[in-house]
Amino acid sequence: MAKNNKNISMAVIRRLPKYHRYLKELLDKEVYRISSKELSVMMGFTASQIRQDLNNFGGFGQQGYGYNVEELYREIQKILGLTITYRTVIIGSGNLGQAIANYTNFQKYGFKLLALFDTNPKLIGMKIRDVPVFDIDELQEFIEQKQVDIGIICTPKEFAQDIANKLVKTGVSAIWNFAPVDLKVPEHVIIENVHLSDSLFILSYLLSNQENF
Ligand SMILES: NC(=O)c1ccc[n+]([C@@H]2O[C@H](COP(=O)([O-])OP(=O)(O)OC[C@H]3O[C@@H](n4cnc5c(N)ncnc54)[C@H](O)[C@@H]3O)[C@@H](O)[C@H]2O)c1
Repeated sequence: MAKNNKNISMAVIRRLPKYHRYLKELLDKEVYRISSKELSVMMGFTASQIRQDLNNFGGFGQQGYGYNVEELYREIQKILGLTITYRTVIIGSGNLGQAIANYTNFQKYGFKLLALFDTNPKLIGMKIRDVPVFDIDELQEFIEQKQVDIGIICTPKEFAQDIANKLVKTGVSAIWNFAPVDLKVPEHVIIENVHLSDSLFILSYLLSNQENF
C-alpha cells in the first residue's frame, strides 16, 4: 500500500509520469514482471534510483522476482490521481486550445473536457469534436454550475492573468497554463505551467553548442 503521498518529494513525483508511461508500454506488450536493472536500462535511470523512487510508496520489488508491473502501474496511477475524473474547460479556442481539445488521450486518463471559451464570434457556437465553444462571458456561470475542477489557459499572454483571476473567482481548484507568463494565483489554487518555448530554447542551446554545428 502507498505511504502518505504528501511525504513523497516533488522530485520523485516529477519522475512518476515517466514510470507510468514505461509501465504502460510494458503492459501493452504483456510484460508483467521486471527487475529494477531492466527498468533502468529502458528508462535511463540507475537501478538504485529506481529502487529508491519506488520504495517511497511501498515495497513493490521482491528479491529475485523484480517488480509486478501491473501492481506498480496501478499504484502510480493512484498516486498521480489518475483514477479520479476531473472536469475541465479550455479558455482560448485558437490553435493550441483546439489541438488540446482534439487530443482524446487526456479523456482516457479522466480529464473530461466540458467546454471551450473564446471572445471571437467566429469561434463561439462551433464544436471541437463534440465539445461546444461558448462566449467567455458565460465562463463564470458555467464553471459554477458544472463544478469545473481545472481551467486550461490557451489565450495570448496579455489576457492570461485576467482569465486566471476569473477562474480563481469561480472556484476552480487548478489551472493548466500554456500562456508564456508567470501567473499570480492564491496559494490554494494549483498551477502548472507549460512553457514550450523554454524547452525549445534548451534544445537550441544544446544544438548550438554542439561541436561541428
Ligand atoms: N500554438 C502553439 O504551438 C503554442 C505553443 C506554445 C505556447 N503557446 C501559447 O498558447 C497561447 C495560445 O496560442 P495559440 O497559438 O493557440 O493562439 P491563437 O491566437 O491561435 O488562439 C488564441 C485564442 O484566444 C482567444 N482569446 C483572446 N483573448 C481571449 C479572452 N480574453 N478570453 C477568451 N479567449 C480569448 C482568441 O480569440 C483566440 O481564439 C498563447 O499564449 C501562446 O503563446 C502556443
